This record gives sequence, structure tokens and C-alpha cells, in this order.
Amino acid sequence: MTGITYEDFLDLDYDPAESELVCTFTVHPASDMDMEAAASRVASESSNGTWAELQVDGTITDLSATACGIDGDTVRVAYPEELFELGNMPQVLSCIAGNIMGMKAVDRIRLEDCEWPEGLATSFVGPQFGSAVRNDIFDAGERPITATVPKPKVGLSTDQHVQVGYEAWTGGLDLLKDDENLTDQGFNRFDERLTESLAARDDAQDETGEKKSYLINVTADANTMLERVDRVAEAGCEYVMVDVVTCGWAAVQAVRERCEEHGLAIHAHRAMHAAFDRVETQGVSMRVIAQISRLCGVDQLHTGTADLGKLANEDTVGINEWLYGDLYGMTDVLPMASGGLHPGLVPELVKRVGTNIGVQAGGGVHGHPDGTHAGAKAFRQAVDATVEGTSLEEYAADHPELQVAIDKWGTETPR
Ligand SMILES: O=C(O)[C@H](O)COP(=O)(O)O
Ligand SMILES: [Mg+2]
Repeated sequence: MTGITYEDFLDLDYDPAESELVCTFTVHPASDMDMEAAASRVASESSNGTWAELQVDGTITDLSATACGIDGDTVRVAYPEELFELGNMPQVLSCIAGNIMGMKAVDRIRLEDCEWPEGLATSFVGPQFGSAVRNDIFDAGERPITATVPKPKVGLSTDQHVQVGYEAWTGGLDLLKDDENLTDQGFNRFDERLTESLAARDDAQDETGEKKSYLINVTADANTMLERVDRVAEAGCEYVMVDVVTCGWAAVQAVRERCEEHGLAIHAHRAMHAAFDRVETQGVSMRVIAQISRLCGVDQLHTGTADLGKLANEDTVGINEWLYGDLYGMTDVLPMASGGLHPGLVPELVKRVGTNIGVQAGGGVHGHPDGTHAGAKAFRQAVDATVEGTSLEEYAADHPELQVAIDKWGTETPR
């Protein structure tokens, strides 16, 4: 009989092997527990331990994680590769962000970052296209691609939704995007919206001479999503959109596989991410959600607006660095800045995060005093001015739509 105790999961001199997944947590131990005791429980519960000292007969595969570093409230834990089923994101998360998130040994715990070893990282397929969509699908050159989401986010009929898309495309935007809670409701059916939007897209392409596309939201149960992916491909679109957090990583992995059969790109909306990452001492950071998104193979991901827009708690610069960074040759992900953007914020956004992004504005297009078409023109003008290095004020002198937008919103941060 061998006794396994919590102490077996703590070794502050341990140097993780290259094959191990190393996770960094912020840990606030329970009031009756010191940091070493809490850290060893984190390593135990997230690998092969439990609350009791185990009596084990015979030899078992040693899958214990090791709490190998404590620095203030930061704890590093190394996980052996054999603990994981390769290519299975739900299984990985059930280890490193599973029971430990709710255990009484810690008052608060947050998974801040992961150092993915090559074997585990490359067992995931990663994105098909990533930031290359800017010039593979569009001909955007150095500029960010542009998108808009019709507002109100739900309630527009199919005809109204399509008309908004047409006005936005002909105003100069590249992408029409569904909102996160628009799928296949009675007021706006998925199939009709798909067919009619793509007909309007074709008209807009003919009229403008520019490539246009549509991010249609296929979010549903996994089987329905796969059927919708097939229909989107048959209809001749380049993308599907998925609410990756609400539908879950298993479904994202299934959609990614199906999209490869069709050569479709995936736009990822992150609705619900803040349930994991908004409270700064608890949950899973947006950085880790971005890592998971890349491994599971989305091509575009909402990453926020570097604190310029309406959403809180945004480490956009750090997240984007991870999306572009080298990961054993894996394709990158195009960050989509979204959430309260309008033309006046574009220059500062680009200054903070660069041009290898997409910019998305709903209210900042449809709230333009002269309507969607003028709003789309103003948003595109702001992007063009920024990329050519002209101030918005100067550019607006002979671009009246931009002038109206500046007069309305200036550079305000919306709430
Ligand atoms: O889904 C989104 O990205 C948001 O609905 C953006 O909307 P907004 O530009 O009006 O904030
Ligand atoms: Mg939205």
C-alpha cells in the first residue's frame, strides 16, 4: 500500500519537463490554509488527487501534477503530458480549470496563463486561415477589415436585416455580422436570412467592385450547427460565426472539422467570457480563453477594444500578442476589436493594437445621424484615414459622413 498525500504534489525545486503543460494561477487560500497547503491542493485536485489520503495497491501511472513555484499569490503548476487526452479540449479544461475553481481550500483562484508544450499544442488543429483572411478573402492590403452588426441586435425582420447589410456593404464595409443572440428565431429565420443576405452581398460586390462577406451565426446544439455549416457552404459564403463560450469547446472543435471540409473560416464571438474573466481574482482569464480559441481553430476572435469601447476588463494588447505569437508554426488568429467602437476611436485603437485586426461597430455605424449607409461610409473613412496617416479632422474636410460622426461622438468612450 502506498499513501498519497497533498504534500506529494508540492516541490518548489521542481523544474518542469519540456513536455509538461505549465499553468499559472492566482490563488487566495482559505483563511485556515497557508499558500503551500493551498497550492498542493490545486495540483492534487486538478490532476489525480482528492481530499483523502489514498491507499493504493500496486503500481499506478503517476499522473500527479506538481506545484513547482510560489511567488506571492502566484502559483505555477506543471502537468505531465500523459494526464491529457491529446486533441480533447474539454478534457484538458476539466483538469486545469475544473473542480479547483470551486474548492473550499481556496477563497479565490484564477487560471491566468498556460505555457502549452509542443505535443499537446500541436494535437489541436489550430486555425485554417487566421489573419490571412484580410487578403485571402478580401483585398484589404494594410488596412484592418471592417464589420458591422445590425442593431437592434434582435427584432429586425429578414428583409430589414438584409437591407441594413446591403447599406453597410455598399457604404464600404467588408463584413455583415449577426449579433450573438440572433440565430433562427421566428422573426428572422436562418435559412431565409442566409439566402437573401448573400444575394444582397452579390449585388453589393457588383456595385462596389469590392469583395464582401457575411458572418452568419450558426450557434445551436452541435448537430444543428453542423447542418447549418453545410448550408452556409452550399449557399456560397466564406464564413460561419460561432458563440464559442456559450456553445462549448467540444462543439467548436466539431465545427472546425466540418469547416475544413468546406474551406469555411470561423468568426468567434466571445459572449459569456466575462462570466469567467471579469472578476479579477476568480475564473479563467480572457488570455487563456484566447489560447483555447486558437488551439480549437477559430480564425477571428473578439478581443475587445483596448479599453476604448463599452466593455470592461480588457487586456486586448496582451491577448492579441498571444493570438499572433509563435506557437509551433500554428496559424494565427485575427483579433476583432468590437464593443462600443465608432469612427473617432479608430486612430487610437490602431495606435494601441496595430492594423492586423478587424474593427467591428454596431451602434457606431447605425447610430450615425444620417443612417446606416452614411455610418458605414464614416467608419470606412476613419479606417482609410488612419491607415494613410491622415488625421480624422483633415480627412473629414472632404468626407462629410466622417465629419457628422465626429461632430456626434468625438472621441468619447461609450458606456
Ligand atoms: O456583437 C458585438 O460585437 C456587439 O454587438 C457590438 O455592438 P456595438 O458595436 O454596438 O457595441
Ligand atoms: Mg453583440
